[in-house]
Amino acid sequence: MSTRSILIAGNWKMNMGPNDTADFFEQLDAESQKQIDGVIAAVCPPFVSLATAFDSRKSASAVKIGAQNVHFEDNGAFTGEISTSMLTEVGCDYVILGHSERREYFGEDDAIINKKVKKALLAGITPIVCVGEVLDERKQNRHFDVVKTQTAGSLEGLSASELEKVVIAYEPVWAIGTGETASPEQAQEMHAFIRDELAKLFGKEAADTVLILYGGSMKPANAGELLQKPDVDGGLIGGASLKPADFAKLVAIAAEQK
Ligand SMILES: O=C(CO)COP(=O)(O)O
Repeated sequence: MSTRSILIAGNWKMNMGPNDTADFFEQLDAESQKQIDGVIAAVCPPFVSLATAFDSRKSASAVKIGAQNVHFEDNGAFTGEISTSMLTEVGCDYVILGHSERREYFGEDDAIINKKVKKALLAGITPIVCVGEVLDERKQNRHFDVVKTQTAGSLEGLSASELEKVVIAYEPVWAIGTGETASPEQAQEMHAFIRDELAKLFGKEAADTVLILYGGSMKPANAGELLQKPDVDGGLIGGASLKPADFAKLVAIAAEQK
């Protein structure tokens, strides 16, 4: 068993306004919000719900809060964007970067994601950097090449000590929101590959500390077998993270692994 923590992070995507966010924390039992050794729980609401998330956490809640995106400039004429200093001002611990939905619908490429990663690190926010192939790329057996390019491109220019502050999420696009999950073996194979690539780029010591999450239709019914794999250090969870009971179950399943 590795000494790495397990991170259970909810990506709420464009769901959960302030009222739903307050209800989520109201319904999430205090037990699930307690600090569990070796397990980190986090949710990433939309920007407008971040303040409510901080206000609605139970006192002494260990649930961390993150954002789903950030801009790479400090401030200025970038209509509709949010800066890292704004995220630190509200208290964000994490920011999801390079999600496949941002790559596909908002034209984000590895160079843009790389700038955002560097900016988040400067601000002391942990970036959760997403990589993953689409179905055609897997069918053509190009999934390792695609993930290798995304990983190297998103993390270019980082030092080994900066890498240690990064979380990677492997999210095969064909498994996102489809109900089809990568098998534990497919996830482990890709996670081990990513860790090997990180070792080549940044050294084994740094690579061994990096949390590599799996994302794509993860839910209480399949989380246990995925989290048992040695290089699967947690999950980035969409749909199942919207329900307090399922989120609580995922955290409890993570706790069983420790
Ligand atoms: O995209 C995801 C998390 O970032 C996964 O979403 P689902 O868990 O809904 O498949």
